[in-house]
Amino acid sequence: MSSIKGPSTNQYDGSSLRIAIVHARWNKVVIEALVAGAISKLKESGVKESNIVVQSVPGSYELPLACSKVIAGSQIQARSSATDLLGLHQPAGSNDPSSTTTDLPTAPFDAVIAIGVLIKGATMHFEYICDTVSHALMRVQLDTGIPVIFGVLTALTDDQALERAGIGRGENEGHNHGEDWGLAAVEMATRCRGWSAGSFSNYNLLYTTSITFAPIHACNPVRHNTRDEEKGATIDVEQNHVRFLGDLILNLWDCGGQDAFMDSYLSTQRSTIFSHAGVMIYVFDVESREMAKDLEYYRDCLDGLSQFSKDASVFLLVHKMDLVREGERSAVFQRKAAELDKASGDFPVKAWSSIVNTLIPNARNLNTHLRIFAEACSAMEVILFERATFLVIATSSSSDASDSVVTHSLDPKRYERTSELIKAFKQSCSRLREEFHSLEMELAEFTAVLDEMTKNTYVLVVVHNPVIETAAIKMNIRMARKKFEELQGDTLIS
Ligand SMILES: Nc1c(NC[C@H](O)[C@H](O)[C@H](O)CO)[nH]c(=O)[nH]c1=O
Ligand SMILES: CC(=O)[C@@H](O)COP(=O)(O)O
Repeated sequence: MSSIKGPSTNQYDGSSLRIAIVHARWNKVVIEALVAGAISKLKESGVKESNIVVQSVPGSYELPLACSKVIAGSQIQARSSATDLLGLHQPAGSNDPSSTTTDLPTAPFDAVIAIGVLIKGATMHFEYICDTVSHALMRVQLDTGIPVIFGVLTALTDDQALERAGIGRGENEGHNHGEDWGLAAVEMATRCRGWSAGSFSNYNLLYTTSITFAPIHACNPVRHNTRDEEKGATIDVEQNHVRFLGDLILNLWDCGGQDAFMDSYLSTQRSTIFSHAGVMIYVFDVESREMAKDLEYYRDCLDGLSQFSKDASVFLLVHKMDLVREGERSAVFQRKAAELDKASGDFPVKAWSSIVNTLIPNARNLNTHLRIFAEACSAMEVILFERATFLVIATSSSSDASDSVVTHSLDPKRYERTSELIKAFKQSCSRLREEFHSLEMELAEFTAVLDEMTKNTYVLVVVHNPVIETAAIKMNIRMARKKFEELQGDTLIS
């Protein structure tokens, strides 16, 4: 009689995941089959070979500590080489540690599969290890918040173990449980990302990041491979991603500007691109001479969203505005905005400035608390930056209660400029192989301190009062950290 046992599997896209396998070396033949089974399913789910890291330990008893260290190590590694948006311009595979590639060479692990084979012997050894290891592995995943897949066989006989690795000696070869663990890892990694970002959508099929953006560069021709073209390949898409606030993933697809690429991309890749999208940022070139075609692609993308992600927000970015003569910019922009508004139909198109609020549900709350913090520090202004990208996520002068009298006289473009300056400085540090931690500036007009606020943010405090010491500002930041970790905890950090 066939068995009803076993998981029902959903399909998830593992292409943006980094996964570790930690295995024991006891009972080698069985271990090897299980590890191979897990790897095969990880790859089938789209996890790239370079994002599968395999480590071994002597026996199963060593698994929990090894998993815990591997998780922590990858998080430290990721933090010290945090990539930024500027890194997107680095060629994929560049050795520059600041480059962002889809291979996630230093991303933290999204899941760990612990594989061991315990076979009952003559003593109580087996019982103790089974019990301890299963409890400890559970503790590692609960303590770290990273899924640890329980790939430890606890078999009473050799045959039981062999059958569970799909290499049974009798009539029944059995089923390789390593395959199930590979799939479980991809599913749990994906779902945990989503849950951490407050996304509880019903993932029955496919695609998977917590928040997926799809900026389609309709009018941005990118290089394409002539040989592939000759062979009739129709897709030339550069995919990249950026981590934002730890758990949010910004997926970037830079599509070929040529119609053939675009057409094929919007048909064959449709469900992959538009499923589970939280936000679509569509980039229009203000200089484009083919507005009719651009709008056609844009409408096609809106259709894709209606089909696969009805609740997604759409943001439009009109770029290359700096190429328009200064006196004409406002009129050109208004014209473009009206055109795009018309093309957007029922989709509510939001202003760029509200992207942050869409991504970070408690951004408003952060603004309010930054305001309180600014008052406590007697600061002219306090700005909260996302750690990896240095994008501004909250400021003390952007709460609902209109800008304060003092700050509204400041340059409205200061956030953008500050962000660019810090990114440039951080890049210089990385070129010099120096880690960037904090920054202090003491000038005649003001003192500015940039320091870590939470594990995903940096804060900049600008004080005009010369009596206030830099050390006092730093102490205030230290004291505020716990509160800001709490404020972000609900939505930003797993
Ligand atoms: N008996 C099995 C072991 N025993 C070794 C322990 O796991 C451990 O390595 C040792 O006690 C040193 O700390 N390991 C297995 O993986 N499977 C067994 O059946
Ligand atoms: C160190 C061991 O693994 C050993 O003492 C276990 O013995 P058994 O598997 O016969 O209980």
